Amino acid sequence: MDPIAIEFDDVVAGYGDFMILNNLSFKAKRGKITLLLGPNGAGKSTVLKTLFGMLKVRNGSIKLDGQDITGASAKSLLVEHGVAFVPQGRNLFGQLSVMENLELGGITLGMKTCRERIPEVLDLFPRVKERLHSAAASLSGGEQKQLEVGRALLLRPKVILIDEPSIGLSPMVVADVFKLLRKLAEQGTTVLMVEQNVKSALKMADEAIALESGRLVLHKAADELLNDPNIERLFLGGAHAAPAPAAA
Ligand SMILES: Nc1ncnc2c1ncn2[C@@H]1O[C@H](COP(=O)(O)OP(=O)(O)OP(=O)(O)O)[C@@H](O)[C@H]1O
Repeated sequence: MDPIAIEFDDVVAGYGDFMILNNLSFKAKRGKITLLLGPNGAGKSTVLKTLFGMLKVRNGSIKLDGQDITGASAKSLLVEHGVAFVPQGRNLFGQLSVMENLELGGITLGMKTCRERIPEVLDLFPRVKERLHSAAASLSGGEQKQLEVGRALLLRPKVILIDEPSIGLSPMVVADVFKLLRKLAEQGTTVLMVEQNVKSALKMADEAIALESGRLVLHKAADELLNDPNIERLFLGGAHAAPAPAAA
């Protein structure tokens, strides 16, 4: 079987008349964690939104497991193609309980299957499990992010698109979320992730893709990039910082 799960070929997409992805081409392997890097505004989140059918593809194509999914709706991607999207920020129904949020996440499965799967998801997140009947908004930031990931996992997705899961989380919770993504990848799930926490993310990812102005500028093995002496300059603020003043 071809190891490529996701393929962008010459993709152009954006908002209104303003194109953000400019003939972007890349491939992400099945069962691997691919990290999307690049400066603010490079188009990383836009890649996830375009793949998930939230933005119109103006040119080029997107394939999933070799099948053309260009123009497919978010609903069809979720239900028919097994793609789950965990966007940036908080995306729960805060006033509803943890259980109700899970039930809503699994609504397309039918209540019976959904209820059968909820315990297996909760086993991954013991802290969330203890708060099953509390309002989602009363959970800590980390627990809420775990619940969002859990809600996505109910559908047993083939592909998870995850946008900056570490925002607002303590290093320990970030480590837990990363460990979980690693475990999912080892079980065959393809993970495409945007993450600003570059060094920790590279330690757990398999491959790294970097964008600049919606174009691919680098595609490397994550460990190779982690050991690249230019990483500080490229991805940790140096490349876009103002140049040092010339010596007098
Ligand atoms: N809904 C929108 N309408 C118009 N422009 C948008 C919208 N969302 C994002 N943009 C613009 O598209 C560009 C790329 O945004 P995107 O969120 O993909 O970047 P990013 O690489 O994920 O950045 P960051 O690291 O800051 O999250 C930015 O210039 C942004 O202002």
